[in-house]
Amino acid sequence: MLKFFSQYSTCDVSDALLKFGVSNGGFFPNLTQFSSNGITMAGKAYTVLFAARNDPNYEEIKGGYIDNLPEDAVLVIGLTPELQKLDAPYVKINNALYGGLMSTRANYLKSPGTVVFGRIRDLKEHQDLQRNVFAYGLGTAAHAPVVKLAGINVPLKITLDSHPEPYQETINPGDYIIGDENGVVRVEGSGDLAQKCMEYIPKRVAADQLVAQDIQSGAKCNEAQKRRRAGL
Ligand SMILES: O=C([O-])CC(=O)C(=O)O
Ligand code: NI
Repeated sequence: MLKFFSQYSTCDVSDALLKFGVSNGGFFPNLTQFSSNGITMAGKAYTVLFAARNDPNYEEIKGGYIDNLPEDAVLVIGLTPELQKLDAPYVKINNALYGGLMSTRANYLKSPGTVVFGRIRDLKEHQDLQRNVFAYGLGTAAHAPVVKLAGINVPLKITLDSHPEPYQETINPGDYIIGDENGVVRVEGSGDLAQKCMEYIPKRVAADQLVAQDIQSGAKCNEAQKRRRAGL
């Protein structure tokens, strides 16, 4: 499944999710691809939650999270909802949640990439490692004075603005996380969505390649799309 997704783009995945009723195409807005290995990132979410250091709802987890990162896992780091914002920069924590040493270890463990709903630092180190890293923004200060490790492999709630009203997405451990130059997309790990995507995407991509050929031969866009996507 992961090999399959890594052969396609996040747009191909969103096309499939739209077809199956996920109206935002699984897309997580506002993330920037700060570093890449040039290949579509695909893995199962291994989630990490940070909470405000003084948040009484969480005990600090000691010993870190990085050494247990599984080989097929995309590391997904988030903050508790109270530390998130609807508008840029999307978080109230200006310290960086993730840095170059974490990427060095994650690459060594063969994890395909990292998504941080917050700030990262050591930009050049991620780029030199050619690690796939997506984040809301950059920073310079380490996280420890302001946030504590509060959860590993727990659901992450991500607050997002949208018309007509804001909403919350929950990323569950084991969800499929796919990322490329367009951004980051999630396919739920429970249920049969991933399987349905696997069946639909190759057909849809083949059809769109024919649409492109038709257009290059002078066909009208709408008509070519209609003809080639018929039945899809
Ligand atoms: O020290 C930290 O908190 C994170 C960091 O810079 C690294 O992983 O390189
Ligand atoms: Ni560092």
